[in-house]
Amino acid sequence: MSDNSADYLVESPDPLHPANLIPELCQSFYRLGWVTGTGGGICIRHGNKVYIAPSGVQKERIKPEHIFVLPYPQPTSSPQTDRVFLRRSSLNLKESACTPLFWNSFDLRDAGSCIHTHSQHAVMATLLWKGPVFTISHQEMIKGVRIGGTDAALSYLDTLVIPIIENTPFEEDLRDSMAEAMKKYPDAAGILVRRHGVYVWGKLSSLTLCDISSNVEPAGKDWEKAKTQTEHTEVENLQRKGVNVVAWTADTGKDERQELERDLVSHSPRLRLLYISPEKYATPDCTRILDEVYRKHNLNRLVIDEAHCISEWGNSFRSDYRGLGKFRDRYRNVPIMALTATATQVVQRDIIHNLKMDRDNTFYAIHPFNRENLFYEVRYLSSPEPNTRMQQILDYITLLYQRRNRASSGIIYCRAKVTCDALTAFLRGKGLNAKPYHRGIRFGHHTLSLRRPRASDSSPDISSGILQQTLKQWSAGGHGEPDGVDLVVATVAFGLGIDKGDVRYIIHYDLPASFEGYYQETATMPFESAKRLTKPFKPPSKVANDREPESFRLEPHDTGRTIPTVTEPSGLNHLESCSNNPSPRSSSPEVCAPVNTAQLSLPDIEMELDNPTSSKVQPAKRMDKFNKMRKALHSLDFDRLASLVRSEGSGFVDQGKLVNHVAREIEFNALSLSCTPGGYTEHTERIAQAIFYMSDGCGIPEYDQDVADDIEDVKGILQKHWKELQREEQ
Ligand SMILES: CSC[C@@H](O)[C@@H](O)C(=O)COP(=O)(O)O
Ligand SMILES: [Zn+2]
Repeated sequence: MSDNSADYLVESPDPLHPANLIPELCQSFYRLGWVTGTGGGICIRHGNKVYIAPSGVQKERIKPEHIFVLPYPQPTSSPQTDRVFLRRSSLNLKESACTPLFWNSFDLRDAGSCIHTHSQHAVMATLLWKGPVFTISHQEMIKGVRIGGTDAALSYLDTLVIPIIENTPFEEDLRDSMAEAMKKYPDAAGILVRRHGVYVWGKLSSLTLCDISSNVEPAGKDWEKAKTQTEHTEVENLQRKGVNVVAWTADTGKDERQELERDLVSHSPRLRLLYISPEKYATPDCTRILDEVYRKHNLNRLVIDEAHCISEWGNSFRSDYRGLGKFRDRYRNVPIMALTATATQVVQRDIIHNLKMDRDNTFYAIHPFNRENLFYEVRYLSSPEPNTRMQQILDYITLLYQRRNRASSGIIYCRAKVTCDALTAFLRGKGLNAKPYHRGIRFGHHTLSLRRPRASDSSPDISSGILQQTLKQWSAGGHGEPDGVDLVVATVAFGLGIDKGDVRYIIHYDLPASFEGYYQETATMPFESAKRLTKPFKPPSKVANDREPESFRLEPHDTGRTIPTVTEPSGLNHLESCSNNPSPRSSSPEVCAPVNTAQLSLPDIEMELDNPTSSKVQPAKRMDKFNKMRKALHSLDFDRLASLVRSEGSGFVDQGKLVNHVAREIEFNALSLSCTPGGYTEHTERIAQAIFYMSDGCGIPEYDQDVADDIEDVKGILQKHWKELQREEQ
């Protein structure tokens, strides 16, 4: 039977395409004397397709058009009698009689290829080893054999054991005894068939073919470049793990791009994952290539990272993300996966709607926001001066060193590049292995000034090489080695693509630009830390130091100025930190309490987006105003707010109140992460919404009076700030 429409499955200019590779290998085997006459056979499994040589054709004469293509796994319940094909040869040929045996290698070993030969050495071995196994040791070439045929290589000192099964008149009758032997000898890399030959199999890489992942690229060239840098690191990490992956970015050269295209449009692309941005996805070049990949049934999945950017209700909407909605129309039935760490239910619904995902067939996997292995702490300082902040950070790291009796890996986030440089210089001056990470780094020197950052601080002279080196050194560091990097002092440019299991702390030198940003930056902490916890956390039975108990609740504090926040893995290590830390705040059971048991007193305001009829004000107007207020909240410049408060003559007490309020919000957010899947962002939005309600004169009766007072303060300052912003914009 012929099926010419599927001939494209065996037509490729790529010499590594299975339809070309099988004939080439058969010729080699023939030259080696492994296959004579029509004896022997070979098959290759690539993704969900199996390519098999024909039966009864002299192996050195096999051509691509003779190759059979079958789906793997077989859709039928009896694949041996009722085999399904994607492509058969138009000549009067049958698939190899070895097919059921090849199938054993796929089903039982997840093999990517299986070879059967009539090698005379193999036959001789079965005659010399009369028992059920062939064993051999102390042969150099044992190192070329893998355990089970697909795992780690054997060592020279291992003994190679290959089971021998008895031959049968018909090839297919070998199937069961082969399967039995494979199960009995799971480490065997092949099966000898007495007086016949050998079956051996090899590895298959495990990822789906040609996934496409896009990543967020926030506005600003520096950010974009730094992000590309970390994205490259992510790609490199995968490449190191043996995954065939590439990022197609603005930096991809012409030759590289052409090579990428050649591979993708081939019948059997070697690439497993392609990283592109939504902007790249929108280009005609990309559409043309993806169309071709899809036409050849090789487009397996679209994966969208930071999917909340698709939604206008999200905190970082980007219009190019909307373009991804066309994917479903163009590439029907290709599954879509959307990933986000910050999406309310409204945003989730919006993502599903915009991507045209099939609601009935959507699988939700929601990881709780609360990372139980993390401990969040807000620290107060006696003075807003940079020297105090730096000293406190140094004290923290020193204490951690003393506690663990060795160096630790850490990250300090700063909002300004100059702060990164100044803090790095300070910490290096104290003997710490710190390095800055931001896109303003120049060759040969760093800007080491304590002055406040200015808009003109952007540095065009950028060295990607230095950043990459820093990232590599930090990834390998954390051991206090003289030439290593234990600590990076970074802007938000740092964070993506980090895969480091031993980060012990993340310090925010100043307030991050948004609560979501804060959560994401602290999320750089490894998930694995949780696995290291050896016993559950118990608060100390006795408070070691009972001075200033009110400070434990993060209430207004007369000396409160600035709030570096520290995130570290909680649990046993944290318990140590509680009992050893000389600070009364840190020895407080309340501060030490595990985040998921803390009591919350959050206002219970209905989400406006869930209930647009809940107000007298017109929904469109309300939304507009709400979004503006939210934007103001997200873009708070606290230093500036502080100077506003000061110019009003309210002094530091009010500023302390304000700062305390925000600190409390951060603390609440850290605590409220366990409330709902969308808890984090939802809470942030609620605060913004509360401010909006109040500014609209609606009042919030359920509000706890303390919180209402604080919000009243913030509201006043916010409104001023907001007006200033508007004036500036005009
Ligand atoms: C020379 S016939 C041998 C077959 O029975 C079988 O063992 C073999 O090696 C090749 O089978 P084929 O069906 O030609 O692929
Ligand atoms: Zn054979």
